Amino acid sequence: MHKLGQGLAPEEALAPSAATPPSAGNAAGNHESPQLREPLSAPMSFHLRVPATSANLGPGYDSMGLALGLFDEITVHAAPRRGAQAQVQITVEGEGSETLPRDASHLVVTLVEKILNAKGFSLPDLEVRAVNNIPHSRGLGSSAAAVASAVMTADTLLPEGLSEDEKLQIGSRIEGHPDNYVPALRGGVAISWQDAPNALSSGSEVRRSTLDTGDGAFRTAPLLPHPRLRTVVAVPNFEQSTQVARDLLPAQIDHSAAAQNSARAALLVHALTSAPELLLDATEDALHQQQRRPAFPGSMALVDGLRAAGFAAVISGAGPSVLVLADSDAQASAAAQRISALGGPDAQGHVFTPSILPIAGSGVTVEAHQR
Ligand SMILES: Nc1ncnc2c1ncn2[C@@H]1O[C@H](COP(=O)(O)OP(=O)(O)O)[C@@H](O)[C@H]1O
Ligand SMILES: N[C@@H](CCOP(=O)(O)O)C(=O)O
Repeated sequence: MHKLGQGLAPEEALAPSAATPPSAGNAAGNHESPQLREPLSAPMSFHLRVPATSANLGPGYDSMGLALGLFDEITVHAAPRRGAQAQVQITVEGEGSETLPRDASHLVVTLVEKILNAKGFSLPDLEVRAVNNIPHSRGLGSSAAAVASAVMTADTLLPEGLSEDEKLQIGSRIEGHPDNYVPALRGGVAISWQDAPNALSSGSEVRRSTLDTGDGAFRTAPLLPHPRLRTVVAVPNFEQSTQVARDLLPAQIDHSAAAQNSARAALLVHALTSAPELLLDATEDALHQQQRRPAFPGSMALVDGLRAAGFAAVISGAGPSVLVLADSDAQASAAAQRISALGGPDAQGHVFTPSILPIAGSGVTVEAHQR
């Protein structure tokens, strides 16, 4: 299940602009306003490459994340509509090839159409070829990657594109939290946060833009990872819906747990950028991992086993993958070996497969494509 429900629909994520007709915005061209304009005057083809991401990194719940060197690839051919409704053709290879829809209800196309509609434009005819390598519902940001692909597709199709701030606001609002969307969009390691409702953020260039719906604008700051930092993921052969894992979290936590978490989150910034030898202490979390243990006991057992052996292991995103933040190539290799030893198969046949992946320095990229 995609967690779109947690965030806002794109038409809400974009505060109405003067160019937006009041009735604009709907899926698959069914109830569109006739005032919607055609965005293209000629066909165009382009190719998107978007990274997997790992969010939270332990104590950075809903705020910290990094991009990983594992990519979905999407090729889009767009042309001015030939009929009253957009013709959409989709092929999917790899992850989701058995399950994802092949029409305008596909998540990426749905979001592209809603963003275009919110800007006053209609969906053009589309041929989309997706080669999906990011596993779904494993805590590696497949839905954030789909949202980043949609935002950049809309940016490419719109005559005036989207501003950098629009890209940040729209995708973060759709996802509902910016921690893996931001590295999917921009790459690297990032801390992201949201202004308090109706706040004027100090130092912000865009204080009250048309994108600020009053819920509080999203903000982000990149971190420069220490050159010794390495990342290892342990990906299981079972899935966990992000929404189900979010529903397990309590509405309130103890003040002492909040204080512990804030110390570790602050230490994590120092460890990631300047002192990777502190990563084990810095990745202790008090907000979400124990609370979600019933959803992925095997993942938590792997985290426990790795941490007992001195590795800075955390649940990746909302699970069930496990991420190890390592201090050297040798420690990353040792973590991968330990994952193979500890990671099953268990009585249910659950098994974790380790991969040493680089941190991806770039987020989603778009290149012109010769058809
Ligand atoms: N490339 C994609 N194209 C279309 N839908 C996708 C794509 N990637 C993910 N999704 C949707 O998002 C769901 C997974 O989202 P979620 O539960 O948040 O897990 P995660 O983002 O951790 O993989 C998939 O089951 C699918 O419905
Ligand atoms: N902060 C979120 C991160 C969800 O990431 P995903 O990759 O599992 O979608 C959470 O922990 O719920």
